[in-house]
Amino acid sequence: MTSLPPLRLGVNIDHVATLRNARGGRHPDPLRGAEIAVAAGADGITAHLREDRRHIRDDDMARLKSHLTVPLNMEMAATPEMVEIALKLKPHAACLVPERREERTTEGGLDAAGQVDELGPRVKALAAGGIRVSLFVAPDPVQFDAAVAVGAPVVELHTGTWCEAVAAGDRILARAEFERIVRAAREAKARGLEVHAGHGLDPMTAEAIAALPEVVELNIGHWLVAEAVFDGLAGAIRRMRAAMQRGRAAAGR
Ligand SMILES: CC(=O)[C@@H](O)[C@H](O)COP(=O)(O)O
Ligand SMILES: NCC(=O)COP(=O)(O)O
Repeated sequence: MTSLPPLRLGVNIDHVATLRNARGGRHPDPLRGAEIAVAAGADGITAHLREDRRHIRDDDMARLKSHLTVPLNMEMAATPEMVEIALKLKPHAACLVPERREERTTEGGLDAAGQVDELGPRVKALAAGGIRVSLFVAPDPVQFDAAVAVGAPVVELHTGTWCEAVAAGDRILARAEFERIVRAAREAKARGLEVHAGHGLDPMTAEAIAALPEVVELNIGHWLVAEAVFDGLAGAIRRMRAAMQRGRAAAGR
């Protein structure tokens, strides 16, 4: 039995804020969601301060930073405005993600390879502020080379295409995309990068990706908040943690 590194769960609470904003009030409070998530086993909290503030807002980030007892991972566009906000907030980590106003959710990975010159100084500024920088990228080694070039120590593999193929029942595409992720995790680790994964994960896909020994953190939000409508957030997180543990155990055999 090989001992695998622990697999951390980062709970993304964006869509607690989506529900709150639906009526313009204060309920449900993303901070309360984060506290429940931590009590249920979340190793960290992820929150995406989008440029359009469609869900998480600046005040949410400030309250999370001042109250959380676990690391806060701020997802953000790689813009000067967001870098300035992050340097004032000082989250444990910042994950640089692509943003398009008209998108319903993140649609692809950050094209780090296409913007190394712009990204480099921004990654350096965040790191100088003591913030661990990750790049949310497609499972593509070209992006990992760019991560190394700009000095980002972590990549988060975008699992959305694979998860969408699984949900659509497209077995051929799902298999091809999962094999791409398997190869990518090895390639990223071989470059000395810490490997995370996220987007669209549910217990079944989380169990599968937990079996990849190179992956040390999963960031999961939408499924957890959606399931919380029926089963409560703590129950959803316990189910997710159990799935992750099953996947890790299978890999260790
Ligand atoms: C980067 C990523 O996959 C998500 O964490 C991101 O937050 C998705 O955007 P929404 O949360 O707005 O759907
Ligand atoms: N970076 C992925 C994340 O934080 C959550 O993505 P999702 O589970 O809401 O799709």
